[in-house]
Amino acid sequence: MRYAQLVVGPAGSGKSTYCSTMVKHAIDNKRIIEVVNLDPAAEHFDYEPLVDIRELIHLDDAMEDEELQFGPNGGLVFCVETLLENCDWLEEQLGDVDDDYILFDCPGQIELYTHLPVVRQLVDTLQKWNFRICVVFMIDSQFMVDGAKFLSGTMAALSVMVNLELPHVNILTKMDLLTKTARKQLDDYLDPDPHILLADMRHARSRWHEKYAKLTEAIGQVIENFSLVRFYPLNIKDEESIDNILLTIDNVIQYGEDADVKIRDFDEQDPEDDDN
Ligand SMILES: Nc1nc2c(ncn2[C@@H]2O[C@H](COP(=O)(O)OP(=O)(O)OP(=O)(O)O)[C@@H](O)[C@H]2O)c(=O)[nH]1
Ligand SMILES: [Mg+2]
Repeated sequence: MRYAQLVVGPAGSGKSTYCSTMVKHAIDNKRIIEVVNLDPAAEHFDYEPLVDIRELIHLDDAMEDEELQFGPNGGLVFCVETLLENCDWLEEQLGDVDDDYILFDCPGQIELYTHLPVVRQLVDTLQKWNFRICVVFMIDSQFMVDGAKFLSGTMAALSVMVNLELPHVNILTKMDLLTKTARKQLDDYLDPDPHILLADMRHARSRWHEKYAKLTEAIGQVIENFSLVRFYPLNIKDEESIDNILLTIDNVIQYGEDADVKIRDFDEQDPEDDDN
C-alpha cells in the first residue's frame, strides 16, 4: 500500500505552507513525508519536491504558445491534462516504494476540484498505483468568521467532497492570525450545528437575509443532512496542533495500521526464539 494526501483549496489558503510544515514535522518525528508539486505556476515553496510538474510543463508554456493562447485559468487546466497524458512520466518520477507517504500540493484553482474532471482522473490513476488517498481541503480561517462566509466555505468543501468522492478532511488554516474575538466566534461554528449558524445570520437582520431566509434555511438543511462537513483548526506554530491533524489524516487512510500488524505478528511468533 502507498499513502497520499491530495492537498487542495482556494488560492492562497495555505496549501504549500501546510506541505512544508508537514515535511518538517515528519523529520522531527523520524518519519518520511515527500511532496509532489502539481502547481505549474508555482513560484515559491519551502520544500524540496520529490516530483515537480514544472519539469514537465510550466504554465507559461501553455500561455505563450501561439496556437493554444490560453489565459491563466485555461492554461492551468491544460497543464493538468498534459500531466494526465504523461502518466508514465509521473509514475517513473514517483518511483515504486512500498508504504511511501506523499503530499500532492495542488494548484489553487477551485474549479479543478468542484466540477472539472481532471483531478478526479488523476485520483483514479493514483489509486491504480496503489495509493490510498485522503483529500485535504484547506480554507483560510479568516474567511470563516462570519455566518455567511462560513456557509459559503462549507458549501465549497461539500462540492469538493461530492465531486472527488474520497475520504476527506477539512482544515482551517492560519489560526495563528485570528484575534481572540474571531477565534471565539469560530469555536461556536466548529461544533457542526448549522442551527447556531443560521440563528446567527437571522440575527444580522439585513434586508438580504430577510428576503432569502428560506434559501439560507434550505442550505443549512443540506449541510445538516450531509453531516459530514467538519473542520479541523490548524495552527502551524503549535506542534500539537500539527500532530493532531496528521494523526487524524493517518487514521483516515489507515496509515500505520498495517505496520502495527507486522510488529504484532513478529512479537507473537515464537517468544523462545529471543533466547537464541
Ligand atoms: N501566519 C500564517 N501565514 C500563513 C499560514 N499558511 C500560509 N500562510 C501565508 O499565506 C500565504 C499563502 O500561503 P501558501 O502556502 O503559498 O498558499 P497556497 O494555498 O499554496 O497558495 P497558491 O498555491 O497560490 O494557491 C503565504 O504568504 C504564507 O506565508 C499560516 O498558517 N499562518
Ligand atoms: Mg501553493
